[in-house]
Amino acid sequence: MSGLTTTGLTKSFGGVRAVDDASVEFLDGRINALIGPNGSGKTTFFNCVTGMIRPDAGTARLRGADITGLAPHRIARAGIGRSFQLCRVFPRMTVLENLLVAVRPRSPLGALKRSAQPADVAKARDLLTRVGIEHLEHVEGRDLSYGQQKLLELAGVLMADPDTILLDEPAGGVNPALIDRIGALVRELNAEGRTFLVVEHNMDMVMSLSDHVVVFDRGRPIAQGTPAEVRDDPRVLEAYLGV
Ligand SMILES: Nc1ncnc2c1ncn2[C@@H]1O[C@H](COP(=O)(O)OP(=O)(O)OP(=O)(O)O)[C@@H](O)[C@H]1O
Repeated sequence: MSGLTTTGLTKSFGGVRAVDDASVEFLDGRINALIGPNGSGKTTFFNCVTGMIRPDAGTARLRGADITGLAPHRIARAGIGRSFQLCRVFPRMTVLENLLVAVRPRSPLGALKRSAQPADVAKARDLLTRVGIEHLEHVEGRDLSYGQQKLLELAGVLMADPDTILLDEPAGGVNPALIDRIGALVRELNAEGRTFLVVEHNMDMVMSLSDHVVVFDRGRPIAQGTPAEVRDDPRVLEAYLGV
């Protein structure tokens, strides 16, 4: 079954067509990957389907429901959560506060501390345990390693209980042991029924983790299929190697 689909999605910046008439299908309940050379439009595509930027043309649908051009919080309410290429962790908030702010993004910190719901605090602690950083609950964001920030960001995404999770370069800048841990978490969460869409340059991770791969080149999907199908596709080699 298709989960997130786009038809003719297009977004230009000045003369650059960052996403160019992209019609793609990501499978519901599966781990999908979106790959492509630098500058091929992957992040812009993400930004279009999560409402961070409005596409110039085309539509995005989540299990058939049109989500094109909705504000980010409405897309989040429809069930899509996302992480960012460069982590979004508040440096002067503790790990726990970072998670509480994820559920009430508009509350000032003072109000947040006074009004934190016990259920939210319990959920935040469960998620910290789940991603393996429960011992860092009181540590400020700025004192975390980059890998720990990535785990915190993933816990933050999970606070909203999204059924579809978009991860932008989860392995980027992360050590190999942690890459394995993030991969295992993605698998576990997927086994519980969550759909993933992962933008990633680490091909080992993409090939071992994903069920379905979409390849972008210059803003357009040039191949879609299983990891093996995509790996053997001459258009993909050409895009990456310029041969
Ligand atoms: N806000 C912007 N203003 C102008 N040009 C932009 C903007 N965002 C992206 N671009 C351009 O759009 C194209 C696609 O960029 P995008 O970041 O979406 O690619 P990407 O595949 O995510 O790249 P990478 O793998 O390097 O993260 C590039 O040519 C980029 O320079």
